[in-house]
Amino acid sequence: MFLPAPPIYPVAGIREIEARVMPGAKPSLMERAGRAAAEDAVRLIIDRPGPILVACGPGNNGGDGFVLARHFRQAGREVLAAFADDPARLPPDAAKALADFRASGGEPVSSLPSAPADGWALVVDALFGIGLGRPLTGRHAEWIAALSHLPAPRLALDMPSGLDADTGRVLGTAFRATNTTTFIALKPGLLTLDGPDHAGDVSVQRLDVDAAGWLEPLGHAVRPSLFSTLLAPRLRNTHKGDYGDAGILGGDAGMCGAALLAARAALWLGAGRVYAGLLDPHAPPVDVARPELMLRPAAALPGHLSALAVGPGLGQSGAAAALLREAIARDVPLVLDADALNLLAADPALQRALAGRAAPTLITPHPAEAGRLLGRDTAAVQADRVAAALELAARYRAHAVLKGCGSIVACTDGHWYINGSGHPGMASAGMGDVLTGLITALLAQGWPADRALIAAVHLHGAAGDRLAREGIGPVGLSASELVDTARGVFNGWMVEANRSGNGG
Ligand SMILES: NC(=O)C1=CN([C@@H]2O[C@H](COP(=O)(O)OP(=O)(O)OC[C@H]3O[C@@H](n4cnc5c(N)ncnc54)[C@H](O)[C@@H]3O)[C@@H](O)[C@H]2O)[C@@H](O)CC1
Ligand SMILES: [K+]
Repeated sequence: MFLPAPPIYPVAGIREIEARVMPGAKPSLMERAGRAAAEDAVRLIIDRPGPILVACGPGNNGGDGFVLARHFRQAGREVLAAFADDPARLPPDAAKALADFRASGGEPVSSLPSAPADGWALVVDALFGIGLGRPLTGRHAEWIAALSHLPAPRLALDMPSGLDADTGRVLGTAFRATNTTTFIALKPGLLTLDGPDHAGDVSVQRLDVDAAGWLEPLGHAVRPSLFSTLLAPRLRNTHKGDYGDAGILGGDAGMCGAALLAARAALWLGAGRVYAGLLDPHAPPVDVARPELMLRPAAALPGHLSALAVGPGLGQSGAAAALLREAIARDVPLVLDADALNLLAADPALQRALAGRAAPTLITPHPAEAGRLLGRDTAAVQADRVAAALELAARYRAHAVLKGCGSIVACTDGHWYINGSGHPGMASAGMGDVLTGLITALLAQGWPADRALIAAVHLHGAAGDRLAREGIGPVGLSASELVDTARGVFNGWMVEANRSGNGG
């Protein structure tokens, strides 16, 4: 069974949901949050004797920490709560949580205690959550730096302190958690940019709040359930024409490999026929290792294609620009990658032509390409990846994936998705070409464009994850190796979908 794709809300959405639930709720959300986090914490300290350190901050996140500390005290566990902010300025719920902690016999200390001889059983970061409003400095930053290096399970409540919940940016410095218990729903900052490196394993505690019932989510974490109805078994009475003709356009001098990688990925993911149009006049006439591919001069791709990708190894020559212009004019699902994106970014006429297309367009920029497409630098794109991806989708009327840690898929209808599969070993040459081929294969087989993009992005990472589990990567994983494994993962999904009745 594929699990449902969990909703993701930015801080404004979480606040809106909280505001609807809070009045008079019993137990209070803070009580539920502290208790739920304590339940997660128990799992982390099985077989770990010793005291628990809870660092509490000046807002409601600190209150969650006091609730957790009280639960452990009441369970007979030794707990030290560190709190050096002004108790008089705590918000009401947090002040009550501190009072309850005191009533249970606890008393916070105002400096970070040194670790006991046998170390802490658990370190809990309850300094800042979604209320973080500026970079951490001074004592807060010092505490976070010290806590991040303690050799124990390190649990962050709601967010690792210092990590911006909307963007995954580190504001000053951020806690490095081994685990994060986040409340009500996922936040984008846990899943993209610096989020995954700081949050560790994320557990969502919904606190009996039906978030999606209160506020329809626009964001989701990617799970195969988002596309499982498309993983239908093939009918027996079919032929290759039923699985589409995929075209890959690129491969100028010195870069034929990029186009071949994309073409191979398209073939391996089930496109009926795959044509590679290569710009290099000295390109080989056949891919000897994959003779099923049909290699052509770039201008000689067949007129009828079910899906076309332009970009792998395309270069930015005049010929490349002319071919791109023709491709945009074709009434076919179109994937633009690499230098196709750079050419597009530099040419307002191409942009206008793209905006006028009736067939779907998909774009696959990495952050630097996205920056060129949006007319800003890479850092500005990375500062808010979800916003940048949505802006790309709106501006280019294209489904867009902004690649990188926690790839963002933004669709033209305003929905967005964050992908969690994949690993840093996939930051290597040719990986983007393979992704383009995977997307093109699904488009050629008739998948709706948004689902093709979501599925291919997830598959790409999942294949990398499977290889890494087998010791092929993360270090040294090559794009060619990903192609075979993506096929295996995809067929596994089809089996799973049809076993569990999810397939269409
Ligand atoms: N609102 C609610 O009802 C609930 C909130 N919950 C918890 O409350 C958190 C949000 O609480 P808050 O809105 O109080 O926010 P936080 O507790 O995240 O922090 C806000 C406080 O930190 C200060 N602050 C922000 N950035 C700072 C910086 N860089 N340096 C120093 N001080 C800084 C603010 O002035 C404010 O006092 C959530 O993340 C979650 O942990 C949960 O208990 C669930 C229910
Ligand atoms: K925290």
